[in-house]
Amino acid sequence: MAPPEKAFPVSWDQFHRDCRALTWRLNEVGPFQAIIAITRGGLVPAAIVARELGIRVIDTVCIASYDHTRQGDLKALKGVSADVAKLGGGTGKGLLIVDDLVDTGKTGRLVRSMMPDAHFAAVYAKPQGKPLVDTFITEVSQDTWIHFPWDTALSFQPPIRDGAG
Ligand SMILES: O=P(O)(O)OC[C@H]1O[C@H](OP(=O)(O)OP(=O)(O)O)[C@H](O)[C@@H]1O
Ligand code: HPA
Ligand SMILES: [Mg+2]
Repeated sequence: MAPPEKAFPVSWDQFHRDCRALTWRLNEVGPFQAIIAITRGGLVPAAIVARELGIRVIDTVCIASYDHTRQGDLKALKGVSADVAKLGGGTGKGLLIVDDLVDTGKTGRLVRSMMPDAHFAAVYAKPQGKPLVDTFITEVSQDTWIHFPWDTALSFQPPIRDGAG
């Protein structure tokens, strides 16, 4: 697959605002018994959403697929704990799954298959992944790469006219 052409850099401030906007929507849908963060990217929005919704039971589903921008095979490294699975009645009902973004939707599809009745929220969504999420805040085009603040640092950028993404 061709590498994404456009860059969508997100600052910490913007990310925090987008997570709060996501929480305003989720607050209309809940209540939720627990949050499940899809690691690692989902840990950051999960902490913010949990704080805003007052949720203290937080678990992880650990999945890896990308080596920087290259997508490899999905690896499910860890599922939810028995306690949290029980809270969701085995199907995820009343549980909130949080990730930073959905791109092709592969990760989302796998997690949804584990907890079909859970509510799945992502901060950002690309068109291919959008049908997988119940709630998201901002859509970007499929050929855009989102640069998260925990993956980036301030650096010089060449002018757009000279070919900057
Ligand atoms: O919709 P998809 O095409 O499956 O892509 C979305 C997933 O890819 C990224 O995670 P990644 O596997 O890079 O791991 P990380 O969260 O540890 O960075 C991102 O955090 C999502 O979980
Ligand atoms: O656009 C993206 N940005 C960061 N990580 C990702 N993992 C899949 N797509 C993306
Ligand atoms: Mg991830």
